[in-house]
Amino acid sequence: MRIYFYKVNAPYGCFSNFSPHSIQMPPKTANESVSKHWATVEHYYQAHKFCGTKFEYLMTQIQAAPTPEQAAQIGRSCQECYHPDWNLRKCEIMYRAIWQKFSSHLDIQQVLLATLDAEIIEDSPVDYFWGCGTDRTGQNHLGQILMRVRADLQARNAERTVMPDG
Ligand SMILES: Nc1c(N[C@@H]2O[C@H](COP(=O)(O)O)[C@@H](O)[C@H]2O)[nH]c(=O)[nH]c1=O
Repeated sequence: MRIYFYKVNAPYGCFSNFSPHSIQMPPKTANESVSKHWATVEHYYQAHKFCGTKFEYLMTQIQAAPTPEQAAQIGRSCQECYHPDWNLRKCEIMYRAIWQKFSSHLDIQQVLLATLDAEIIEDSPVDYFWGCGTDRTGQNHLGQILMRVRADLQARNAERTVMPDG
């Protein structure tokens, strides 16, 4: 079975990074003492394009953006400003945020787990990296990450239900 999603207000809209599910991300380094709140996964993802660059001020602007659309607009505004390793980093950053989203919001965790082993596909009409693109031949990295999070949640939940011996 295949599950296609894209827009927040359509079926499986909670799988979109634009869905209104905030995440609290733990500090990444010992120097960073506070965890940070992000209104959506999209805010976190877009901001991290500039992490470790002289354009980090854009991270603050993106974090404060009122909508994920505005966060994406700022994040897409200066491609030359992205961290030089952005393309190498972006899938792990996306995984971290999506793991946090589905492990902290139990209602949508149930929606994800209920898809069992279905293939999940971001039906983006334009994006051939994160989604499947208009002709559905794209790489679907977002769907792959959602399936990886689903497998990791299944494994974690199975571990929690194992009773200790004796
Ligand atoms: N869902 C969705 C989009 N797709 C999202 O855009 C992000 C990739 O952005 P970028 O790396 O800047 O090309 C990623 O989170 C992908 O899921 N884009 C939109 O403009 N509107 C939308 O409703």
